[in-house]
Amino acid sequence: MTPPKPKSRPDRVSLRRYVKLFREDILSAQPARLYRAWMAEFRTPFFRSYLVNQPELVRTVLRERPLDFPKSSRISEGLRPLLGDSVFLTNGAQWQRQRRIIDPAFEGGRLRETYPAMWEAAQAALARLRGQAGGVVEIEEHTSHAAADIIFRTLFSIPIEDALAQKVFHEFRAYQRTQPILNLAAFVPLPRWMPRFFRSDTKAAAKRIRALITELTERRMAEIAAGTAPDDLATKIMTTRDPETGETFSTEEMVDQVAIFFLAGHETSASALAWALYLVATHPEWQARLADEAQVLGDTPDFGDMAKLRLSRDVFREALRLYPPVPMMVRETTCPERFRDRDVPKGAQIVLSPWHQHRHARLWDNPDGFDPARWSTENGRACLRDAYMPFSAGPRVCTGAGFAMVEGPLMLSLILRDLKLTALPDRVPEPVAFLTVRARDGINLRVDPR
Ligand code: HEM
Repeated sequence: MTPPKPKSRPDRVSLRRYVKLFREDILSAQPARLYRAWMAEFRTPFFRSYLVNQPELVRTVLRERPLDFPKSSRISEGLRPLLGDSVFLTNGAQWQRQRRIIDPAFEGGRLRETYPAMWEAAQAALARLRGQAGGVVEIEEHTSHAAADIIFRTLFSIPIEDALAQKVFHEFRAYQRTQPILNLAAFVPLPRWMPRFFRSDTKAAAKRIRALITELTERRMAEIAAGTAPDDLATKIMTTRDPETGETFSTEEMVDQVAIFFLAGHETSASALAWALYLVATHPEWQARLADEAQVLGDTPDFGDMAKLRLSRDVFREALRLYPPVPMMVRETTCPERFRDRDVPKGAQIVLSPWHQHRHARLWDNPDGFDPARWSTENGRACLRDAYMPFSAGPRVCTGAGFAMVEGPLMLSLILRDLKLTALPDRVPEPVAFLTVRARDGINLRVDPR
């Protein structure tokens, strides 16, 4: 069974129709030729954008000259009310300083220390799912809950049942419901002076979330000062000094970072895990293999087990290929460029699309098929190196990539060890790009005890 793929639009459509399609869903607003093209130019009356699929060009933008291709201000604008000057939005020296302070918290050794908190959250998620066994379950709701719980426990040492954590979680959900329109507005090829579809409830939700996060951060600042703070990611980040200046983050700067950790760290992981669960539900042979492999997991957390969950990692990697939670990233040129013998003007938007690159017909064998065994083939290995970027690449690569590659395979294994998932033939999910790649009407699976 070929996993669901959104239908493409016809090659030529009017700008008016394009904007309408874009507002509905970024993925189906694109023509099918993007799955074969090395580069595509979109000319609009207001600006030009270039979707770049050729691995060498992607490498130039992300790895070789990232400072010449900063994050597009069109995207930042829409997210700033919530994320302020977070590392996700800043550029240049400010961004470099923020990464110097944040990166040590996500290094390999720290992941081992974070593992027991992930394990606890995974057990809680499993208990919630077990409670619904014997029926049909909307899986995305469960994976969102679980991923948020993991972030709260690893960052602030509180479970999602904590009253403040509950409030943040619910406000984020409200925010996300208003977000698709805002997010698409940032991509839509309209001039800057046109209204941005900002909804007043989006701004109000952002304000409420920031107030709650400020409370959490101030509380932690006080605990650090009193010497009573737990040794978690928040404490680590808030006490790390920039090796160049010796400064730590101010409370305001930390609030910006916490906002992006919640947003980037929970929506993305939730989306990836939900699609991974759907894929194994539709491929029972892989589900059985993962359930077998999961027998290595004991009753207590042992970070060493992660190295044994190879099949689970391959399946999760394949889910990230077929349904990259962040389907597209946008950069801006700061000087005129020449790409594939074409002049690209200063100020042009460069779209890097994990969605299209991961399914590129000229790069991948069986691009639309589900085949976790591909990672041990020659083509799979070459593509993993040159055409796979669910976490982006280069210096701006996702800070949480290692974290996500532990959390995802662990959750997948634990769930399949105890539960059996069955897809419903009449409820095939339709992928759409909201803030992340989600199923239009959720992912509904039958859950039974194994
Ligand atoms: C499956 C899970 C995840 C996926 C697919 C993912 C994907 C991405 C991608 C593609 C970017 C780059 C976006 C761009 O350049 O426009 C990014 C950036 C980022 N992610 Fe993740 N992410 C995941 C999980 C996490 C987690 C768990 C955290 C933190 C706990 C996190 C924190 C961040 C941060 C802080 C950035 C900004 C980095 C920068 O711009 O320097 N992500 N992520």
